Amino acid sequence: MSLGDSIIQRALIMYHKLSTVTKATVAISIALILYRLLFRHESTRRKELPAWGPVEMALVMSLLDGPRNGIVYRIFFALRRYGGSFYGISSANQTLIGYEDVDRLFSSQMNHALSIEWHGYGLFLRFFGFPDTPALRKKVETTFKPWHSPVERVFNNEAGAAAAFERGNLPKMVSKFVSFSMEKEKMKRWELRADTKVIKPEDNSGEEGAVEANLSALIMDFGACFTIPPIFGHDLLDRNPHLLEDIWKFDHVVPLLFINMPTWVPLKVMKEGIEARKRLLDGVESFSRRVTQLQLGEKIDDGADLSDVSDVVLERNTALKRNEWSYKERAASELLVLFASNTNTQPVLFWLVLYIYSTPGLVDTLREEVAPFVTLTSSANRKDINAIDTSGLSRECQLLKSVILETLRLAFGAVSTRFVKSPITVQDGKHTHKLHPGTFLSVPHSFSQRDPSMYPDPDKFVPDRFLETDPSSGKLVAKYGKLRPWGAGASMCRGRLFAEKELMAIGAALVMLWDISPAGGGEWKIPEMLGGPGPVKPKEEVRVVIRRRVFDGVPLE
Ligand code: HEM
Repeated sequence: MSLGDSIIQRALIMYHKLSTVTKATVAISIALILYRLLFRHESTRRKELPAWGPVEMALVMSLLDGPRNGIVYRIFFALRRYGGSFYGISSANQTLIGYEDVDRLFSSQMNHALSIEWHGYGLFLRFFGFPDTPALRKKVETTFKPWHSPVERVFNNEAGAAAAFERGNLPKMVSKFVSFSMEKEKMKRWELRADTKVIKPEDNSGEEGAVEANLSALIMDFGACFTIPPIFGHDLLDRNPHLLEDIWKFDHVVPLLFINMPTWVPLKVMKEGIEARKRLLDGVESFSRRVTQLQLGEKIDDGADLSDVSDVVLERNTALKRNEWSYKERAASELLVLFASNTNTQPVLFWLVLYIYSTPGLVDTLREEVAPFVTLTSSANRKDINAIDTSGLSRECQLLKSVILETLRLAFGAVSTRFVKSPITVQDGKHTHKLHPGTFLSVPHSFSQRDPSMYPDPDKFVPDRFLETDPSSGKLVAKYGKLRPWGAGASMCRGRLFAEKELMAIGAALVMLWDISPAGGGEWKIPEMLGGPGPVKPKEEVRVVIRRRVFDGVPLE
């Protein structure tokens, strides 16, 4: 027996003699040490969320969700740094659960003590592998405001979001939701990943055509094709044929990169994700060069037409250039916008469409509700959409809004993370916590989204769950209540108005023009949900048949 073997054997014998509590403590400590060694480039000194933070948050959520007396729960509870609603072993990172006034804490403290900027900086290092340098830190610090304000101004303001929405040209897109073609060249961009199969061609005789497709791929790419041009113009999407596929491939490895998993781990998902990241960065870098050429009045590479690039991109590029960001760094910065605007919205859109079509009777009820706000026209043997009144939809279509909130409750878990910039004292019931600069706070808003005391029958999709009678008007209105899908405080989602419009309008437009049913007939099967926090993904694809809606006596405008 080697010396190594004998040491291990003696250690195991000693371990077996320990009490259960000591065994569990030793096991947790060893796991933590191994974890810290394995993911060693993370740091709690720097302004970067500790890599073990998300893992600890997941552990806290699962411990609080189960019976609160297990051995691991008791050890964790004994070891946690603070009390009350603060869960976390080290002061470097705390998970807040059940803290009553997150909105006020994050709003009032925002400009003084709590900030999101270093969370954003961490994404540069983790998602894109940039080295942590004083120069990059300074660039992030000085560019922080001009970076966020154009997004906020356009996508979180009624007029800006409405104008961006119009640029997406949704009526035309929805009218051509499926092309009824098997030729790749004739298919729409969003059909290419959906494995579409024409079951019955559409002809001019008025006979109903039918197409089979994978619903998740189809809807997610449809949503992305709607979202990207109002921000980046058509050039980025047109010039990068793999852009959509690469967004979803890279999105798969983001949770792994977030916990600082090395990119060399021999996992297929990691390899594919990192290759996709490279193509995305290259594509966005060339795009940033073309945007700069446009702004300088120079000849644009490949004679690209950038006339429809939004002010958001132009203003951000000006700020990045002024602060001497290299093109590689600009690519990462703009890829974050591409991600923020798609990776949350499109999976939610998929679940929304699935719930609408799979809930008995809901499509018909929604058709009645949204019809006054979706103007149809007749051409040849079919109807198309002429205009969508998004303000009317948000004002009057309260059932659709409730359906969206119920989808967000089941399929999206928001997390707000803030960096403590200067010392603060937080009153938490009878506890008073002093938080130190350089530490992080995370709030998983989704913790209570399946709590039966707040949402009876919590795993069931209940379309009108969020409808309440308004005491002054007596009308039913959809209210968020305690649901926080956009995060909390002053730095909550910068694109929420646009996202709300997008979910409402795409939902309304699809139900008005299309029938969707399970392929092969029979009952709908809702796939298992994977992942989260953030948007959950379906465990498997949902194969569907898509046909144009048959209108029975619906009058035309
Ligand atoms: C269903 C759709 C969406 C959901 C559920 C969602 C949710 C969120 C959440 C939870 C946050 C973090 C907020 C916090 O820290 O408290 C966030 C941040 C953000 N969102 Fe959204 N979002 C959506 C769509 C969009 C869209 C369409 C855009 C842009 C057009 C956008 C832009 C952003 C930006 C720029 C941030 C800040 C990122 C950072 O610097 O950390 N989001 N979003």
